[in-house]
Amino acid sequence: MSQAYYPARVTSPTKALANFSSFSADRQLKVEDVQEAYIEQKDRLVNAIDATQSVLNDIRTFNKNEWIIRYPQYKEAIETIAPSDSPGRKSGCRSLTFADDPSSETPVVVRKKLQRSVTISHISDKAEEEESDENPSSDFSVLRLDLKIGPHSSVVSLVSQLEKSSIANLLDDRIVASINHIDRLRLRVEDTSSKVLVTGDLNAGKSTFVNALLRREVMPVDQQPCTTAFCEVHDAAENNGTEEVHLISLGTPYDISDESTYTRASLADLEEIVGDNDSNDRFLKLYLADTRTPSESLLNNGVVDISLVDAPGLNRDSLKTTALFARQEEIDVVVFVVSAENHFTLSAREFLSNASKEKAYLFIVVNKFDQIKNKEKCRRLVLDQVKELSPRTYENADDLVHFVDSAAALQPYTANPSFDDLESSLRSFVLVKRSRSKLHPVSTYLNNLLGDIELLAGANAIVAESELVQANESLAEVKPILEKMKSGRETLEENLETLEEEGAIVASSKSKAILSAALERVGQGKLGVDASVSMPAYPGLFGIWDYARDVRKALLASLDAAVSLSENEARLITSNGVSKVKELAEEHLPAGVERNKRMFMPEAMFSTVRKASKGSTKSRRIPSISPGGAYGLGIGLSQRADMLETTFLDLFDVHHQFWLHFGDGQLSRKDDDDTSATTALGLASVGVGALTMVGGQAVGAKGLIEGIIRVTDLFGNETVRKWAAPVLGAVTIGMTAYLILELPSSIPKTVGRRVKASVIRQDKEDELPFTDSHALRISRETRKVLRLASWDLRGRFNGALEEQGNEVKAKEEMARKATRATQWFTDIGKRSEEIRVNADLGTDA
Ligand SMILES: Nc1nc2c(ncn2[C@@H]2O[C@H](COP(=O)(O)OP(=O)(O)OP(=O)(O)O)[C@@H](O)[C@H]2O)c(=O)[nH]1
Repeated sequence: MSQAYYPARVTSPTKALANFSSFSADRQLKVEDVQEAYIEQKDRLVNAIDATQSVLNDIRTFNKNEWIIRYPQYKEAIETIAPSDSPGRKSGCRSLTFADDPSSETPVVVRKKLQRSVTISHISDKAEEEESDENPSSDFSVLRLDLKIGPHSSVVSLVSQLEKSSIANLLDDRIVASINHIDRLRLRVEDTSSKVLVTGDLNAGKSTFVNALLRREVMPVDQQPCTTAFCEVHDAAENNGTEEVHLISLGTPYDISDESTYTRASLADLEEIVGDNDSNDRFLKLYLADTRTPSESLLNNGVVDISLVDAPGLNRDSLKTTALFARQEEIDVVVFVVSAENHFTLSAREFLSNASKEKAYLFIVVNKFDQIKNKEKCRRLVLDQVKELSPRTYENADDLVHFVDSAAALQPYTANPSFDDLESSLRSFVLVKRSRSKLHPVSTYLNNLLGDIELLAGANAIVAESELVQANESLAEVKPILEKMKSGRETLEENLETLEEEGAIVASSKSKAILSAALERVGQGKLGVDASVSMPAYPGLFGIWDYARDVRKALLASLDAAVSLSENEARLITSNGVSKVKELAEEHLPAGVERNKRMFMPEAMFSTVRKASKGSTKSRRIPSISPGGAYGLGIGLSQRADMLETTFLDLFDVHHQFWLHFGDGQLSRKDDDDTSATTALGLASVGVGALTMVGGQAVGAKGLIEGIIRVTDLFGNETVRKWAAPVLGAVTIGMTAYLILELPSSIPKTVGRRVKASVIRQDKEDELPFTDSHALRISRETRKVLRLASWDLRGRFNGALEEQGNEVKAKEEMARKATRATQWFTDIGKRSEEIRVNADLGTDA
């Protein structure tokens, strides 16, 4: 494990631990400064740990409740555009991508100064960018997600299958792991125990040296060289202030609160215990009360709980054990005591060359220096050996190699500046080493973690910003559409209602006009409309029966044609209406909303047979007035047997005849009724008609005269009988002749009047006449079609309105979230930077 050591001559506490080397010229030893610096750094780290944990917890909460945090990854660096005039300039341009969407890339500028930040790159940014010799930092170190599975699956292929939230969950797990790790780091930082192992050649004066450090003769000196017990010296404060010895058997885990793991002994018995041959397999814990002030005391220094371990002198037997002991992680510093008289023995060399592999810096005490005459020579020889055995220790020999007289240090009231210097150096070395062994890894971890947090925050702020831009762009597009729809809603509704209403009214009035006109014409014995129907030719007197039937049929068919005409008009009106609905759709529906693709088929109107079970009472009457319809589906008047029935009255309308000759010119509705009573003369006329024409057979004149005479026989008065016969005969013959001549024009009129009458007849109170019922039916059909078209448009409009409303809401929510996330991530970046500044991280990384 490589280490770095910075000499301990400092004047400024703030950078004391970090920059010792720059003050090496200052030989003023200020242990207090080192201690202060250590405490400061420790406190700063604890604060940084707490603040980082709080940031991590906030990220977790934010990730869970408000924003699915995206996991950024750098793609390979974009080739640096290095202008020839500024060689070595590194732009730090990278391409940022996201684990859940590896295909999209954002060019970013990565700056690594105190803070590792990412910002979206702009051309202008590049121009202003400051020169940096540092490589842009790579992506995550602590929060890195191992998204690769198997040797052949690429990150891209795997992550493209992972959803955003799955990656966010993975990240959350990683954050939790990091929070737990930080907890352990906190314990590590707050753990103040530190061990200093004192070892060296046999009889080099290790115990004397330890005693000198303690300023007490605690460790037995001048013991037989076979004493091999490890003596660990602690502050008695750790043992409730009691000075005593705890004897621990090797291999037994020691627990001060569990007496079964050790045996108590008195400090006075120490010499005896150490001298005991059985102590080889013992391990001793010594609790000593050090009454000196923290600035003087090594054990009770107020910073770390230093414990000294007096190891047995090195020989073949102990070498291995001591080397193992020295390798223990809890040993912060190894102090090697060598006798100035003997220099390094073989065992010492072996130990030192091994230990220097583990610990780059060793603290070397050249003891019994008072015994040396040629001190310079000795110093040179020893340093040469140190240079060979531990080069880095040699480089810092001023601080790490001390030539002292430990025995003299124990003499009261005797100045021993070289030992004082050693002591201060050792304390600083312990603290610096401790800082580097315990605090430095923590600050490195925190530094990396904060870097990851900043990358995460920076990248997510970029995402949030781009989502905000996207949301605002969408809103700028969608909002006006929504506003337009909202404001146009009423107009559309009014337009649609008017369209329906007007369509129905126009269809109704048109139908009424056509049908009334047709009916009027039929009433006059003319065809209702000029259509395909034509009047039959008059076949002559003997075919008048068939003629009357054909005329009736033709007139009825012309009425049917009039109905069809009205329907065609209604189709036209409806078509126009439907087109207008389409125009309204174009006007009011936003682009992208599907239009009604169904084609309106005007022919399909009026084509269904009315079912008696459907509709109102009036519609149930509809079969009686149903027109032929476009496909002849309805029962047209001309197809109805009851309408086609030709009666005798179709040939002669008695009332009408009399109206022509004797009437007052007034034609009451009642007169048109077939059921009206017939007068005697009428009957006579009918009788004559019947005599002459019933059965379609012409009766001879002789028969006619005979008939008249038989009629005159009915009169009782002889005189009357005499002249009545000729008068009656003349009248009858005249009338008959007249009737026969008039028949070709009178039959159509008669039939027409009767047809009109039957068509407009109201059998029941609530029944509508022909014209009205058709007009009602046609306008209803028109309204129905228009309403269907309107409903469709309304449905689409309302659907689109809701959709646009939801879209606007969603985008507003997105914008709100993105704004908050941008701010939040920016704040996280700032908090992280603050933690770094406060903890002085990133400067000694
Ligand atoms: N003159 C002089 N004598 C010393 C010094 N340090 C130790 N001694 C003497 O050296 C002898 C050995 O000292 P110890 O402290 O027992 O040596 P040690 O290294 O602990 O011995 P082991 O544990 O048996 O290896 C004692 O007689 C000490 O008085 C010193 O700095 N100067």
